[in-house]
Amino acid sequence: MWHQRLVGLLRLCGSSSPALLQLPGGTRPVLTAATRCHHTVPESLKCAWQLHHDHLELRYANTLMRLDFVWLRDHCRSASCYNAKTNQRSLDTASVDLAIKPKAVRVDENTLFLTWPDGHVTRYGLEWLVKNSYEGQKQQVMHPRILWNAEIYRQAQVPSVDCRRFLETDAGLKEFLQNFLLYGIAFVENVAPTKEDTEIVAERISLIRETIYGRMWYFTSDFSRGDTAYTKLALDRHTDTTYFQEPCGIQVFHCLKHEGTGGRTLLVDGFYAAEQVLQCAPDQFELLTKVPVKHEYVENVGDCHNHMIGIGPVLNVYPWNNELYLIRYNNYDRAVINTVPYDAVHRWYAAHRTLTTELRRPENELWVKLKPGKALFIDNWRVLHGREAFTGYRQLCGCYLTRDDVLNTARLLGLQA
Ligand SMILES: C[N+](C)(C)CCCC[C@H](N)C(=O)O
Ligand SMILES: O=C(O)CCC(=O)C(=O)O
Ligand SMILES: [Fe+2]
Repeated sequence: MWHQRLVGLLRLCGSSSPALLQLPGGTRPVLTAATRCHHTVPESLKCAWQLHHDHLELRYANTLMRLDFVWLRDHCRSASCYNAKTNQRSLDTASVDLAIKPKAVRVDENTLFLTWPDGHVTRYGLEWLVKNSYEGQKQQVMHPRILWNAEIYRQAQVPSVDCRRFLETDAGLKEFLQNFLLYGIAFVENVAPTKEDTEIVAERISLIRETIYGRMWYFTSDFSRGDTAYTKLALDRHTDTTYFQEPCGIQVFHCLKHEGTGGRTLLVDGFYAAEQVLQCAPDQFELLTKVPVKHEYVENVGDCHNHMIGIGPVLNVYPWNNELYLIRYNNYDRAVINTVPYDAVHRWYAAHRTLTTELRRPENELWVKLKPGKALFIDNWRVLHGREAFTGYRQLCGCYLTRDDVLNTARLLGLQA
């Protein structure tokens, strides 16, 4: 039996026929007299619900939600179940009977009331349910993004933020972070060309992620470390620290000096390329999300001895909505593949080739020459970087940042992250 409730009634009916409520799974809508009378109320403001033997079905704001009874008990926001000061659950979920069922259900203007067998009452704001239910959540992406190739990025004319505005105003910081979240890259201009000033800029948005390369690193082509980055050679597009179980979230580059030729930085939006694969070869996209591959960093140069291993698929997607959130792509650091049998290996190579072809399309390449004063922030989970071979003395400084803390800063400024 469906129950309906019209919410937020301001006007009574005029004319014309009643708006029918579309119900799922062949359920027939039950139109009450009240419904008919209030048909001018927007569809989105109506609430209808139906109690099933193991869940509550609720329609509100164009969202049909199926809410499990244990879920409904578990998320109770009453004072005894939830501490609103700390935003933490106090209810012991394990004490909830898995066969629990509400003994009474009621809905008013904007609230759902559930009375449980022990008399406890749980209230849910209907808006809260839309925002927090699986069905409500599924309709929106976790992170709004603009996927780009070189043309799209140039056309967008994304501004760099001035260092002082970035450091001294929330508006400057917010603008920077908004661009960073949308495009996966962002620039700060007029930074004093020192390691110390670069550190101050980096710390404005996050905590520095110290690694085997140090906290703030600083490098030239002196091969002080056993890695191609520390040479003058070209580096094809890649993401860094693929050999960490969780690759570093953000990479900061600031070129402090270059007396010579070449050395331009290459940037490629990995999510744009992956999207092309998803469109043209969905099976290959899926394979790249499923097959775990190992990346490894083995170093034995001078006093540096390291052996790092990270295992994970090239494309990482959220299992509940298939949204891509991390690309792990570094052909230099990819280790022996021994996690899949031979036929799957071959299909994986084909899928990897398709992705590589997309990543290498010249129209997807954004080339920039990093100059002293211009700090570049790269989302290392999304945008690949590389560099052109160079001559002469070139000094680059930078650091990695923890991703959670960048997103934390963004959320505190009111951005969706
Ligand atoms: C950035 N910094 C020069 C410190 C380290 C370079 C790390 C290079 C490594 N092959 C990787 O891609 O992770
Ligand atoms: O030298 C560069 O521009 C970048 C080298 C690189 O890929 C890195 O340091 O991660
Ligand atoms: Fe790199």
